[in-house]
Amino acid sequence: MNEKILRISRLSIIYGARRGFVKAVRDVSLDLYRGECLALVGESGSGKTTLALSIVRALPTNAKIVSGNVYYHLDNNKEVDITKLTEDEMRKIRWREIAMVFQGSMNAFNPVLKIGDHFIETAKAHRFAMDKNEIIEKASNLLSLVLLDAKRVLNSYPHQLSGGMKQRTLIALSLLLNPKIIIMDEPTSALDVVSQKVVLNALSNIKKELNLSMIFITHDLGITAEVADRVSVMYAGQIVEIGNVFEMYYDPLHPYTQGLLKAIPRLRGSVNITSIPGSPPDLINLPPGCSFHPRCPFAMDVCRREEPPMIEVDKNRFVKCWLYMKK
Ligand SMILES: Nc1ncnc2c1ncn2[C@@H]1O[C@H](COP(=O)(O)OP(=O)(O)OP(=O)(O)O)[C@@H](O)[C@H]1O
Repeated sequence: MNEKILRISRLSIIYGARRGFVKAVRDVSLDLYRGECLALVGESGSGKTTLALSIVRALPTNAKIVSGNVYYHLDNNKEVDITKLTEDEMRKIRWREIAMVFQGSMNAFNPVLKIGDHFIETAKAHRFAMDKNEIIEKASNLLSLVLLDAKRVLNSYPHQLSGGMKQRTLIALSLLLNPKIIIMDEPTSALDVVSQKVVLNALSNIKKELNLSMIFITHDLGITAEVADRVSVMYAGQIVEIGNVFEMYYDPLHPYTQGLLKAIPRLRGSVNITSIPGSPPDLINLPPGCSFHPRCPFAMDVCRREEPPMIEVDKNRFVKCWLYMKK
């Protein structure tokens, strides 16, 4: 799992707003390897969706990439910088190379079209060279892969499916054009616990069968343990910690990650659910130093003054926190 398929390098994105510029993504560098599932975790407003939208170049019109690059590694060993592609060139990447299941898109199904027609329309819209029968056969395979009764679902209207079934159908639909990367923004957040579990099982299945690379966005660190290989934690537009899922779970380094873990409700044992006191900073007027210092139980003088660098504490283990700076 050493070949990089996506390389985000020092990316910064702002939104123009009435009060000023919202610094939604700040100097983010992040790699995605072939075949891995990377979870992007953080509270609401930490910049996860903005970062993901920049990868498929679907940012709102008031957003601006102020610096940095997003390199995508094509199969022919060439790298393209997504931030520099024309809209025509980008059309060949979106869906075919990188697909995204947007937050809340469960409600975007056309209510008068059966699910089978959604697959056919999607293939047509992207001029996918397959006839109707081939599309339906492919759709059936994908729907089975996400643990759905393909025949029944293809003949159903969207309103006949539960939330969890719709979410899995969307995931299957996003795979229709054989993308190499699939980005899922909060795919389980609107679902009950049982449906969440089935969606996670479906994702594990896809990962096993298709050897895709995945970016899984969630605010719930607990969920990542089920599917992710690596976890990157975002806070106030920055990545503050990256590591493999077990390290993050059993030995979180950043005080923010430690707080996120404490906020996970446990089924057994203590019912004392502690969350992180305070709230994330205003991304228009950021505090000096480390953005987390106003909420950090370990804040030192240096944290209030200077922003910490990203420190490599071990191989592939990074944390942006002064506590880990070797003297
Ligand atoms: N179109 C927009 N115009 C102005 N500000 C925006 C816009 N979209 C997002 N923002 C702001 O950018 C910041 C990052 O938002 P983003 O949606 O990327 O975070 P997130 O971590 O994905 O949160 P959530 O889980 O709630 O979607 C937030 O402060 C948000 O208010």
